[in-house]
Amino acid sequence: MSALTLVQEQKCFGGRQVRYKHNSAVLNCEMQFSVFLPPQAAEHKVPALYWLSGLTCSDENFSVKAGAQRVAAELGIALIIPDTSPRGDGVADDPAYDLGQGAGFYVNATQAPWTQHYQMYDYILTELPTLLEAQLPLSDQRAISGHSMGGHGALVLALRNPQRFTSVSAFAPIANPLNCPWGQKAFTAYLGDDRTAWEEYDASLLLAQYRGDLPMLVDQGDADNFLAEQLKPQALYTAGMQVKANLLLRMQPGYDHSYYFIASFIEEHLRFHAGYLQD
Ligand SMILES: N[C@@H](CCC(=O)N[C@@H](CSC=O)C(=O)NCC(=O)O)C(=O)O
Repeated sequence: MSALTLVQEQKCFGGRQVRYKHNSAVLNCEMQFSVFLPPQAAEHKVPALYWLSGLTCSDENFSVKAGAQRVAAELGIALIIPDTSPRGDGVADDPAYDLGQGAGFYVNATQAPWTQHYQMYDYILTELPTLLEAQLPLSDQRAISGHSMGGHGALVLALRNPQRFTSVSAFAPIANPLNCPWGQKAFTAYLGDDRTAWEEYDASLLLAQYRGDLPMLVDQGDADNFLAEQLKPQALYTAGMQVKANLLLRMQPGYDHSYYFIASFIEEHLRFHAGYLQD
């Protein structure tokens, strides 16, 4: 198991906002991530909310813009904020913002030149929790959330592994990537032309097959520029209705795709997850 190297630390709402780097065996490169440890973590192990960010983001966007730390400190929940792809000079990339570094889509790539590093599904599901629960004061209670590409990642990871997460939420997720330009471009590159391989990573298709009661909360702004072409929450809603899923999908009037939207509702998402996470 790789060691965590401290990069940066600030005191925040009585807790610690910390940035670490480590060598990822799964991603085959050095990675950075951020963690907020609430004040309670100085006394005992605390549950964690994994936050998956969207296209172009690193671990910094959510840490700096969402304003999640105050309520996480009150609730005694750690925030785990990974990067959105493998990184580095030796890591395959693409000049476009929606492929390559900053755009890992939380899948395990099967196609060259991406296979060697782009294994974000396994990194988030297994490597990072194993590492963090061994080296930080974290319990094995986990919830997951994310935005846009990260909302897609959170829903897919939770629906495929409901035993690993107590609850899932998302802000403006890419809800049906098989049927939108962002998803089709990324999945063609990372997974190849066979669309059956894509189905494992489509939240709407996965929800249509899901028969459990995992608590799910999704917020979507109706003034989001990406809503009609890229996000397609209707597909998720229809699937949820078909299987009577434990899904609350809220359209939020006037909100766009930005971190101002996330900052407006992150407190409600944290309190939602706190209702399922045990100390
Ligand atoms: N063309 C834009 C697109 C990038 C963008 O909007 N990224 C969003 C996530 S979109 C879906 O995954 C984001 O979170 N941006 C970071 C932020 O801090 O707002 C561009 O290149 O900027």
